[in-house]
Amino acid sequence: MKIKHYCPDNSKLAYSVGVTLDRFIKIKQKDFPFASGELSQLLRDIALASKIVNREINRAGLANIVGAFGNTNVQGEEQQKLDVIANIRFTRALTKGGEVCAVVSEEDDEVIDLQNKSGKYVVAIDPLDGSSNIDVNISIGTIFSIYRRVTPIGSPIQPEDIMQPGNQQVAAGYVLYGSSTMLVYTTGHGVNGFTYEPSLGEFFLSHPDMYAPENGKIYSINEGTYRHFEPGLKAYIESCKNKEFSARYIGSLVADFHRNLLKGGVYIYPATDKVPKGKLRLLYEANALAFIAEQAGAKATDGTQRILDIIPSSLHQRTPLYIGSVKMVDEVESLLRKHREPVMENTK
Ligand SMILES: O=P(O)(O)OC[C@H]1O[C@](O)(COP(=O)(O)O)[C@@H](O)[C@@H]1O
Ligand SMILES: [Mg+2]
Ligand SMILES: [Mg+2]
Repeated sequence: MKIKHYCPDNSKLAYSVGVTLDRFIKIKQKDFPFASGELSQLLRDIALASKIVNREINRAGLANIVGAFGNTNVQGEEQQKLDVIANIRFTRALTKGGEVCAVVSEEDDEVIDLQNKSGKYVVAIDPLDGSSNIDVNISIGTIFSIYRRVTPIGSPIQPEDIMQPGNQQVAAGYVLYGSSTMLVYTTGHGVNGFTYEPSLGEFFLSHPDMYAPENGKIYSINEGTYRHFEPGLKAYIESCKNKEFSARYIGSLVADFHRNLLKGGVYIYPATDKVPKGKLRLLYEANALAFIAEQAGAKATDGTQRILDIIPSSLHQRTPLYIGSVKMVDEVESLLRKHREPVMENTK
């Protein structure tokens, strides 16, 4: 019997489809020598839910699931039907595997105890980010953070399991439902991005080892509220204009963040007299993106302090957010500082 060794054929006739998210997660488990595989399973559950949500989004206009649901959430914002659907889909997926003991969601007033006796992880999620863009067919997303619970497994959930600073995240990611659907995640060992191939129903590695440019020429901010900006921020925006930077603002944090991560730029949602604590949520939006940003060599602050070091004091806490290329975040922060410094009195 003759035996021939297999030799991979990468001819143009049959391109290799590449590495699936499932396989990648399995390969990466070796970064954690004592891993039980539960975090890997949890990431796979999130990926599966995101495929279902992706399907719902794609047929939304045909299935009568665009528009308002008729409720306001705990943030006082009008819930869209897809906000509610995505929340159900992700929460259900997290219940199934048994790895998660509790979920906190932008769409739920309270912590959801999943009653999983063996669950050692807590998940914070913005099931649908940028939901005001749903009806006009513009990119939206999902954002998630994963923490290890700090109290004993099997005991009742305690506030300290939930109110952890972002620097305790074991993994975080986002899904971007854009011109293609992408899932980007980190477990603290760099950032990798996967593109969804709908005909195969799989995410494939398309953006290995994502790294943000140190500097950029894009600034993303809702400039409609300019007159409420503090002087340092106004000065920064003026400097961007003087340098003829590009202003880009989709109004979906995930999409704005993703673009700036790839191309170099800064995203700003400031505190103003109208929104004294900013608009974005620390637990569901800022923490996950800050973890990813830092893992990709970018930076995230509230204008003064590192986002990941903020100790949360309430579930739906808001925070100002300055996130993106290190040099741009540094520059805006230094202008904020300069203009915040008390004016020295003339003592002559
Ligand atoms: O319309 P504004 O005030 O500029 O706010 C836009 C920001 O609000 C958000 O839509 C909030 O997200 P949700 O849709 O999850 O509430 C961000 O995605 C976005 O960056
Ligand atoms: Mg959001
Ligand atoms: Mg949302």
